Amino acid sequence: MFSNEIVRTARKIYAIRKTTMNVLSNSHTPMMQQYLRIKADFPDTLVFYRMGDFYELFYDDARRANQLLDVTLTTRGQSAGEPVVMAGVPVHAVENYLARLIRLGEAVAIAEQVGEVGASKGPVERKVVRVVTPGTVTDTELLDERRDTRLLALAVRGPAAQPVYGLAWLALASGQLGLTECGERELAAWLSRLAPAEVLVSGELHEERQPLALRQAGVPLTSRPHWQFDPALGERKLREQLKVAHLAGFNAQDLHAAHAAASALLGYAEHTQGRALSHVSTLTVERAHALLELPPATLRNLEILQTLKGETAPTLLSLLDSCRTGMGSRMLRQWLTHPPREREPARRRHEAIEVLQATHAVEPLREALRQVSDVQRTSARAALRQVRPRELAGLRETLAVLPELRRQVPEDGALLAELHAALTPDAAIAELLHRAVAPEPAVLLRDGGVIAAGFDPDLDELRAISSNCDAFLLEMEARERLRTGIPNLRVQYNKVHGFYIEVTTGQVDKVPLNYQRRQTLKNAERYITPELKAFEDKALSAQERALAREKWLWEQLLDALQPHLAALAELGRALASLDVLAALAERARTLDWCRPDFVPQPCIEIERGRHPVVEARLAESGAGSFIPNDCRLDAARRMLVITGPNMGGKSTFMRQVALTVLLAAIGSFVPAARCRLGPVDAIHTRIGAADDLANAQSTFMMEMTEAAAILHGATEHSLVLMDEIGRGTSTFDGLALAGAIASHLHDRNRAFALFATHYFELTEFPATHRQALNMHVSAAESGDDIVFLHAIEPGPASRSYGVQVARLAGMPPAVLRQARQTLEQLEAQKHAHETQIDLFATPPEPEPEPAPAATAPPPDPLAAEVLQALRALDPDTLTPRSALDALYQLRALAARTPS
Ligand SMILES: Nc1ncnc2c1ncn2[C@@H]1O[C@H](COP(=O)(O)OP(=O)(O)OP(=O)(O)O)[C@@H](O)[C@H]1O
Repeated sequence: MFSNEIVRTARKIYAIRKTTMNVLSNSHTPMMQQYLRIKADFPDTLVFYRMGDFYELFYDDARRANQLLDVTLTTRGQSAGEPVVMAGVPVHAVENYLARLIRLGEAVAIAEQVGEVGASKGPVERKVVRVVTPGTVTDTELLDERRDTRLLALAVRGPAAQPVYGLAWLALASGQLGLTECGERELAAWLSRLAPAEVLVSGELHEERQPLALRQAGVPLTSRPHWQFDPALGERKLREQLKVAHLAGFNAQDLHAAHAAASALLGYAEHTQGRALSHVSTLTVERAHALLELPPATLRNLEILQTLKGETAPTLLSLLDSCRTGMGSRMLRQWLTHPPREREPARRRHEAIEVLQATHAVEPLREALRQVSDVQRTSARAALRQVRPRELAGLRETLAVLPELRRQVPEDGALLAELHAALTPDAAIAELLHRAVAPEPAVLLRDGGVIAAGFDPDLDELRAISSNCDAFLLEMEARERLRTGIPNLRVQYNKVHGFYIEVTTGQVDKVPLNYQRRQTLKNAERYITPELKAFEDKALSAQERALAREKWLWEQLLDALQPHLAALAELGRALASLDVLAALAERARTLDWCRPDFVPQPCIEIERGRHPVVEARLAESGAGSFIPNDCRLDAARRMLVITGPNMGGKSTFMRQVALTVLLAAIGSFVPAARCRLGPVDAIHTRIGAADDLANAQSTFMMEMTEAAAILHGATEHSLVLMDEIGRGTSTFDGLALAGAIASHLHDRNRAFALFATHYFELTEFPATHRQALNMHVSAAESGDDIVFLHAIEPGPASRSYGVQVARLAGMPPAVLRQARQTLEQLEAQKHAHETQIDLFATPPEPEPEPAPAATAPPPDPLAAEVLQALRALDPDTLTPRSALDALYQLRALAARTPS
């Protein structure tokens, strides 16, 4: 396993050595030497090298930029005897290019000019001041306001057959750090739940041991050296980061695989930011059994965060998200993807929603929240010293509205009382920001006008000199006109030429002797006098000094904020929670939802339940109203076999039950007239047809893989939706599999299951399975027409309506006629040959596995590695790189072979 790692490292060392030799051999120009030195530190990253108003990319980076960004590739001059291939992006548009590269999964190192021009011989000193990668962006322009951007590190421990994955993640822009561990089966769920923008993996996970879930997630992977995934180093880094002597306080002491991931995560985040992460001060440890399991298929099929087509609306999130702040939207997404299994947190939220509604606090609170800025991101960016003047002004405004906002929060109920208490403004910070930051500061610090007047006497004095400028110019102009007798003489200033006296060409003979010519224009001459020059020096240097003073004061201000940032992050969390609760209260009122009850006994009882998104769509389009339906599942009735015509509403019904269970678990009210829920540990879904071409999985294979995962994972507290299982293969195969799967779910898993099917034969299932019940969606027929009533009723459907639905879809009449005729023949044939097959018989016991031969030699690990390396030499797939890899590996193995 290590051999490849060694070969890779050796190759990198070789590349760096080559670059260094090139630099040292002086064959490159001094500037290219400087560039190559920087590039050697960032071999896998695009380097943006600042040259005046452009960031330039050279050689391979330039070619890559040309492909990715469509920027023009050029060559300029020569270095080391070769033309220099380059491409550039203008500085003023850099954010735009960065955003595009980040979306493509690229990382960019930005090398700025840090030295004084002409301060030393050779090129101006340049340094990488920040590295922007998909998972570590913190720039407001590059972030989605309503969504966290997470960096995840993944480490693996244990044997290949039973790996333990350690996950550590960080939302750098808000400072949230988390850890968990899981097995192979849960990894996909974690990846879809966390939706990282970038995943750090060690070399071995990048190649040989890359789990399928990681491949399917399609996230940019960044390979880090194996040694950076060190559990002991990670444990130490975490303790240092959180400033604690032991991780037990966070219940994180035993997560060794996650410590290994945290070691790489924190190292990388610090490396890209070029500083310590002072705003990361708390840790969330997620334990899989504490959360309601939501496999990726469930998130996808229920269209919770995005539609099946990948759009952001209409989804459950888009319907719920009426939050007033980005912080609220981000937290709502977090609640939806991390529903707790324990009922107490949801109960507290239900109570809060009820109080907000009863006290009519919802609207005033939401109005006040409109004035709240993104406190979480502002405090994180202040810690990283990237905060912009207007963000601090926003923070100041937020702190100013806090007392009013606090008044709107009722103190009834545990959660609201807690949030009310958390809204205490930090008076010292509010006062400091009020005094220090200008009422309407400039966008960028470098433009000046950021520090408030009256905050610093030195700054005020410097500013007075520049602002007295206008008065001085007017006064001098009047004086000089009088002295020279030139009535249209003007004393002016421009950025390029500084101060000057302008005299039209016809008047130049009146110009006094002490006027020195500065510039000749078409119709005028421009002059300077010793007096004007002296003023110019004073004014310009005052401006520069004022700017420098502002920069210094800004840094002081950021220093002063540092001790308060943890409290500000806490305040951000409280504001986000309030925003979500107020949004959920508003939604519950507007959409007429009810508070669900939690009970200890197993049950899912929903009266007059609706599908929230379908209902909203119907209301919006005016296409009719939603027909509510009941669902009753309990210990004695665990499975509903649902039949009925296509388009009847089977899928809608099943999904609405699952969405109701999820909404209740996150603490929201639910779209029903009444709802009682027992414990639920997972929502599994097997719905719809999709194939995964990238991973060579056919539709049927996907269907069976997902169904198998459900049968392995579902417990008696799980809710399982099975929609038309078995339809991806021949009728007999499909029917046989559907029957066997239903039996397994009923007898072994004993899960709560909604089983929709078009196999009519399955309506026999409840006759032999006591906890199953037939239900059907109703439809009315009139002649050849069918009307969907969308009501779920007891009993099996009387027949299928495929041909009628095809007619509604506009099928040509000839096809319909032929189909009808064939259908009649098939049905007649079926009745003639009917034999009794027990679809749901108890499966035979498996045949005993043959005992392994006692004489089989124990596997030789070295031989296995040799075989693997030889297999890589397959002439059909061989590339120069894979050949080199395999040869290196064989050589390393040969060195380890005793003979
Ligand atoms: N309870 C309802 N009230 C009103 N309209 C409904 C209801 N249920 C479903 N519909 C409408 O019927 C359409 C089809 O519903 P759905 O996809 O659930 O049918 P289905 O029985 O699962 O069909 P198929 O068997 O073809 O998958 C929905 O898109 C929705 O517009």
